[in-house]
Amino acid sequence: MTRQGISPKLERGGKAGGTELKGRKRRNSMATAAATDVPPAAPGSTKVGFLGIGIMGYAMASNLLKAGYEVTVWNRSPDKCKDLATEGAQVAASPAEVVAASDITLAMLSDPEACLAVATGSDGVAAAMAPGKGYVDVSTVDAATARQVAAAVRAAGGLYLEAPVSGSKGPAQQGQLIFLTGGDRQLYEASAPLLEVMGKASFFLGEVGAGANMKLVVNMVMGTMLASYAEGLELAKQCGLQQSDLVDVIKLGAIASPMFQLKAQAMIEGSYPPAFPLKHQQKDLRLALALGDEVEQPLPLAAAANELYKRARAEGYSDADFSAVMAVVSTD
Ligand SMILES: NC(=O)C1=CN([C@@H]2O[C@H](COP(=O)(O)OP(=O)(O)OC[C@H]3O[C@@H](n4cnc5c(N)ncnc54)[C@H](OP(=O)(O)O)[C@@H]3O)[C@@H](O)[C@H]2O)C=CC1
Ligand SMILES: O=CCCC(=O)O
Repeated sequence: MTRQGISPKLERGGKAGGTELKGRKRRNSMATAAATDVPPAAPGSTKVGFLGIGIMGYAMASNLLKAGYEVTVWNRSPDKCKDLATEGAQVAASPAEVVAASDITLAMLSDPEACLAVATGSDGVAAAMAPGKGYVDVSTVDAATARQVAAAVRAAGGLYLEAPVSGSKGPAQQGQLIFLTGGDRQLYEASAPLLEVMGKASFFLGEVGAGANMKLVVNMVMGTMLASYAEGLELAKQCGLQQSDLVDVIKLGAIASPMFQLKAQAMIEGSYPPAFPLKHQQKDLRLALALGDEVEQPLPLAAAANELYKRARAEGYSDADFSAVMAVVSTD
């Protein structure tokens, strides 16, 4: 995995570049390990847990199995674990059972409420957490939630890493995600081999909350730009232009974006099979707007985009792909 976008600021702030990470691993192997340290992940020795087998969790856990890791999974709706069981996963009855069976447990859950329930509920993560174990939460949540989960894990003696991802269903299937991490550096280093299986880049951004904030900023930009693209497609149509011509013009110019290319056909055809569910995009805009309030940053464009996604939810597009924002700007 390459580690991209290493600015001097990020390096100073603790960004783990490829060579820096290797050097650090060498230094760690010479130092005496602390009792709380999580051993570096390796297939054949590390037992991995995975909580939340939705669109993203399924693809990520499947890649860990393919890489030779022993993986124990749990999902609130147990049926979704069946395919992974066929691929070789063990299926547990609760998050606590997964953590008890695992050295490092990852979670890919829908929202702050789900993450708190799974981490702190009865039979939750904290109930089985112990020194020498780690919890890597890759869900998209706000910084306050990440800090609450971190506190519960650390109080039980475990290490915590937030690691929300940039990249959707396709990159998850292809092992091409980008991890935006913060928290316990030792766990970041120990889990680097797992992140390398699932992703193409990772950023260590500092304290818990930095990863959550980075992810919310990225998704705020993404949600706003797709809403703007939808308005452009609709305006083109209403003034008699071919929408496919607009797609081609944008593709060749300075505002070209892989996301526009990826979503154009669905938006023109009005069919939105879910890769990134619209309800999650709206959740991310809601959390980004709350972050804006917290730091007193006006976000008028994101606020307007959020209203479109809220309307799309109200009109029944929650579980459709977020490109279904097109449906509520369309005047037909
Ligand atoms: N899809 C994407 O492109 C991307 C998504 N993300 C983020 O990843 C996370 C997961 O996304 P995705 O896989 O698409 O979503 P899904 O809706 O497919 O999966 C959500 C998962 O959360 C579980 N869940 C929801 N509520 C609870 C609860 N109260 N207790 C326990 N488990 C719960 C669901 O369980 P059940 O099956 O029982 O409902 C399911 O396993 C979200 O935070 C999303 O914002 C990040 C990057 C890309
Ligand atoms: O949170 C979802 C991100 C989707 C993407 O980065 O393509």
